[in-house]
This record gives sequence, C-alpha cells and structure tokens, in this order.
Amino acid sequence: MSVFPSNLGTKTPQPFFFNNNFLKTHLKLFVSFHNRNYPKSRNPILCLPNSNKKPLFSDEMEKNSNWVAAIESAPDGKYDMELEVAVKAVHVACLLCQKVQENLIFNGNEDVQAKDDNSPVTVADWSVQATVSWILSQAFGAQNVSVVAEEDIEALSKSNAISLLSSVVKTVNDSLSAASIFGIEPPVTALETTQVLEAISRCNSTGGPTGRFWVLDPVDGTLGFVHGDQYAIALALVENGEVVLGVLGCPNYPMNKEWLDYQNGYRRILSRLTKSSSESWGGKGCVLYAKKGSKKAWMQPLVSGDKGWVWPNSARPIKVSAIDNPILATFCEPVEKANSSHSFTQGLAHSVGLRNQPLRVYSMVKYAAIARGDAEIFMKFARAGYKEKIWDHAAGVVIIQEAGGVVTDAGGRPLDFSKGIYLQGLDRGIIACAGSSLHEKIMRAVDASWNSSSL
Ligand SMILES: Nc1ncnc2c1ncn2[C@@H]1O[C@H](COP(=O)(O)O)[C@@H](OP(=O)(O)O)[C@H]1O
Ligand SMILES: [Mg+2]
Repeated sequence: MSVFPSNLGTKTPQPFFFNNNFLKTHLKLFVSFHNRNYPKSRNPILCLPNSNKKPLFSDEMEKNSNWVAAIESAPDGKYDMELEVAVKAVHVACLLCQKVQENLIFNGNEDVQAKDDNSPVTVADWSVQATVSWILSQAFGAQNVSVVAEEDIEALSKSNAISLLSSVVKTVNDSLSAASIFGIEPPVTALETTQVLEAISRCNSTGGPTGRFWVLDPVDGTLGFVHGDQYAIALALVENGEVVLGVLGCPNYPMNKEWLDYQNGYRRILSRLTKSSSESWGGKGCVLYAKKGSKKAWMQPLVSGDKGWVWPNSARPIKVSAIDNPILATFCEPVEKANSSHSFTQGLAHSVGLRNQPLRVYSMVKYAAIARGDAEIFMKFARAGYKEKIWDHAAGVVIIQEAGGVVTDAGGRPLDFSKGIYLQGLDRGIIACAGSSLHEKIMRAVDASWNSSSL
C-alpha cells in the first residue's frame, strides 16, 4: 500500500465494493472516495470493482506518479470528484467545439442561428450543453445535478429545426462515443432525440443563495466562435452562493500569446492555414481549472488524437503575472465595443499610465490570459442597464483568484453569484488584475472619471 502518503496512519484500509459502472471505469475517482473519508474517519477506504475483487491500488496506481500528485494537490479531498468530472467534461466539450468550428470555418456547412437578442447560436452551443449535462448526470445522478446554463430548447423544438436538431443529436453522440479517451463510459446505445432534448432542458436551474448548482456557458464568445477566433467553454460549481470550482476550456488559446489579440489576427492566421496544416498545428488549446481556497490554479494541454489521458494529465500550475508597473502592463477587454466601452477603458488606461495597446479578445479567454500571466488587467464596462450573467464570469473569477489575482466590481466588492442568473448589484463594471496595486489604481481611475463618462 505504498501509494498512500506516509502520514495516513497505520489503520488497514477497508475494502469497499461497488457496482456503479461509471466509477468502475474511473480509477482516479477512487481517490476522492478515499480522501472524502480521510482524515475524518482516519480509516482510508480501499475501492474494489465488484466484478473481479482485484484491488485497483498497487500495481496500476503505483506506476502512476500522476495519481500521487493528485492526492498531494488536494489534501482535504473536498470537491475532488466534482473537479475531475468537470475537467473531463470540458475536455470533451473542447474537442466537440473544435470539430464544429472547423466544419464552420473550413467547410462553411454549419448552421448559425440568431437568438431573440440577435446573438448567434450554433450546433456547438446545444451540443455542449447536452453533453456536459449528460456527463454530470451520469457521474452524480440526474436527481443530484442542478445546472444553470445559457441555452434552452425553444429554437430546437420548432418545426423548421428538424435538420438542426438531428445535427445536434449526431454531434452529441459522436462526442460521447469519443469520450472514452478520458475514461468516460459512453451511453450503451446512442442517445435518442428526446434524451438529448431532455439533457439540454434539464439545465433549467435559476441558481440562488443556497444549495449546490453548476453554472455552464457551453460556448462563451459565440461571435468569436463563428468568426474562427477565440471562445471558451466555462463550467463552475457554486455552493451556498460561492463559486467553489471553476473550469475553463480555451480550445484556440495559441502557443504565441500575440495571436490572442483580435487585431493581430488570429483569425487571419487561421484562415491562411489549410485544413490539414491546422490539424498538425499542435500546441494550441488548454483547459484551466481551480478549486476555491486551494491557492493553486492549473492548466492542462488539450489532447490531440486518442492518446491515453490519465488524470491529472500533465497539469501544471499557473500564476498571474508579477508585473505591477502600469507602463509594462497589458489590459484586455471585449472585442465588441457594444459589450464594453472602449472609449471609457482607453481613458482609464491613459490615466493610470498604461502604454501597451489593449488586448481585445472574445470570451472568457480574457480571464484565462490573466490567470496564465499573459496580461495583467481585464476590464469590462457594459452599457447602463446591461445585466451580467453568472455563466459569463463564475469559472474565470475563481481561476484568477486562485492563480493569485484579484477580481471585483468597480467598487471593490466581490462578484455576487448568489442572486440568481444575474450578477445583481454589480457596481459599474468588472476589474480583474494580476495584483492589488494595479487593481487599486484602476478603481481610483474609475472613481475619478465615472461622472464625466457617458456610461
Ligand atoms: N450588450 C452587452 N454588453 C455586455 N455583455 C454582453 C452584451 N451582449 C452580450 N454580452 C455578453 O458578452 C459575452 C461575450 O463576451 P465578450 O464580449 O467578452 O466576448 C456574451 O457571451 P456569449 O457569447 O456566451 O453569449 C454575452 O453573454
Ligand atoms: Mg457567454
């Protein structure tokens, strides 16, 4: 039993037999069982598959140094199982989106629909929502899973949406059958249309101050997605109003951070590549995650092909930038000036002495850029009356905070995820910084210029 850290004590682990197919295929999840019961009971549980009663510890786990790393990185074990399932679900979603985006950009044969507010929605939005919802329900039981998410099935259920719906069903089934790379057992038979619709519409929680719910933005930055540019898949777990886990999939996060910038032309670079060269263009894409209070945030590369994937799969820690001098700092903001006032942030940048051009990026990839240390400041000042949704921020906030950064509204208050689907009571805008000194400077600049702004 040498895989146990030496401080586990001398009690003999008690065998624990189970039937659950999902867990049987997920060796790493046993760690969570073990951690959840230790040290409370000081009596570690040894998990055995019911079928052959052969311990799964020993050889397989001893060989796997990643497994030991996983234990050490989460000493109290709380939310470990949720984190692992969420990270895997986001990886599956990233692969799904990459395929749909490729089809859209290179073959031009994906449907882009307009929602009531005119924002775009694609097969990927519904398919990711269905896929993530299905994976969470399989892992934890549908009755235990409550999800706040961006999409509903209204448009999909219209009589003229038959071909769109069948694309969604096919995309979901294709991605679930490929999910075994991550040790996720696919459905025994392909999901029926009604099951896919049910998985999407099950995500109808409205959040709130108590209990536990997941928050999902299946494709954040849909405009970036349809332009062949940056977008993100964002999944967070909220418990009693606090974000406790955040997972951010950024399938197009480039090797070269300069390419992040819309103006530097990620899209143009992409469009110059042929389909086959983009397939061999390794190194883009990552999944970031963090657990509240761990003071650690992690990044994993996206898988390519069907290489074996073992949790925590080459995760490496990320940290915010150490730059606190505004002259050297870079700030990021939305590409669309309709989503955040570029003229207001330009004034702020000038008044605090920022010299670099703003890094304009679609989606929560901006949160990823701060957490990875590729930029120092993120500001968003939406037009008066716009209500920010929790799914556009939850995952990113906890990842930046655990990577060492600061995220508040412009009044210095934490964002409040306990009031339903909106960030109620948000003071003027959102400011995320690598450090508190930059953060204070920006807040002071907002106070000084707010009254003369047109916001
Ligand atoms: N008028 C507006 N003001 C501010 N944010 C808006 C907006 N309209 C849409 N958004 C939000 O901005 C998100 C995109 O972020 P960004 O502008 O940073 O790329 C959108 O997410 P979706 O693309 O998931 O709908 C949407 O939630
Ligand atoms: Mg969004």
